[in-house]
Amino acid sequence: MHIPQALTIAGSDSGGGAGIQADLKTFQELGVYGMSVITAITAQNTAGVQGVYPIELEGVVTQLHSIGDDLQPAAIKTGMLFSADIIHEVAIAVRQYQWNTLVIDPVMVAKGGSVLLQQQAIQALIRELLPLAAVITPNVPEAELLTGSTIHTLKEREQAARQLVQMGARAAVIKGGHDTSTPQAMDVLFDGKQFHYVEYPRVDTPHTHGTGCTYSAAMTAELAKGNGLLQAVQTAKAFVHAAIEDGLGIGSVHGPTNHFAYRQRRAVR
Ligand SMILES: Nc1ncnc2c1ncn2[C@@H]1O[C@H](COP(=O)(O)OP(=O)(O)O)[C@@H](O)[C@H]1O
Ligand SMILES: Cc1ncc(COP(=O)(O)OP(=O)(O)O)c(N)n1
Repeated sequence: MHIPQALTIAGSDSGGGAGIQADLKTFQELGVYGMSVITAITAQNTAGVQGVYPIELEGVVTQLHSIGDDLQPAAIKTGMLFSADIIHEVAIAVRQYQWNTLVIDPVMVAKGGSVLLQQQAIQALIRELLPLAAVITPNVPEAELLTGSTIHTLKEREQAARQLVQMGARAAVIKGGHDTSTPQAMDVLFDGKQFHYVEYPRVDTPHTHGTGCTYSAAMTAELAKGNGLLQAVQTAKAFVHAAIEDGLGIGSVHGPTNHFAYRQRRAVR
């Protein structure tokens, strides 16, 4: 039996809603064997981030080699990378092990405002990692920082997606979670040739901690199974929408999404 395998290179969220924890739960829910390289430990809960503790560079490099020398993830995602040094080492490993199906979630700032990527690392992300991406999945503020443009309209989101492809990514998804002016949470995918629009109704809830991680992890899992990009984005969107809609009500502030929801809904059909 062939077991699809995926790797996440990201930070740990002690609260379990985002980061490595969200990624591994999502992989498992979608029937994919998950592996991890941890870049940083965060002390975090539904109220915010209480501390950020990057892993020593040697520890990150050794984890990358432990995976690359033995295991064969069919798709890889990056989340919180924290520093230019870590980005540099991840880019080396991606090239060395030919991790060609690379999903970059350019995590920069947590919803509460805590910095998860140092300011000076943004250029390293653009220069070293973005050109290796099968797809990059910024939210609007992240897309603005990556492209240097302000984004208000749909046209500007399309332009930003196109620009990210011109900068070297093979495809880009600009997420619409932050645009509360519309009743639809619409994401724009530019696959290098054409635009696709993937949307579900916006859910009125404060419990959206980890949505970006969960979405990009679901995309990675679907790509690891051999699905095409559009199908992977569509399934990821359905997964994250179910996870938001069937929120767990855990914690006192911005709770995690429900990683069981997509599977449970399919089981009762
Ligand atoms: N309140 C919401 N209702 C429905 N979908 C949402 C909501 N918030 C975010 N999403 C969706 O969740 C996914 C992750 O987006 P987003 O929350 O913008 O990412 P990030 O966590 O990186 O800021 C996207 O598909 C987005 O459209
Ligand atoms: C360890 C860690 N990684 C990433 C994030 C950001 O997750 P995201 O999905 O963007 O959700 P919010 O932080 O915006 O709720 C994180 N918080 N922690």
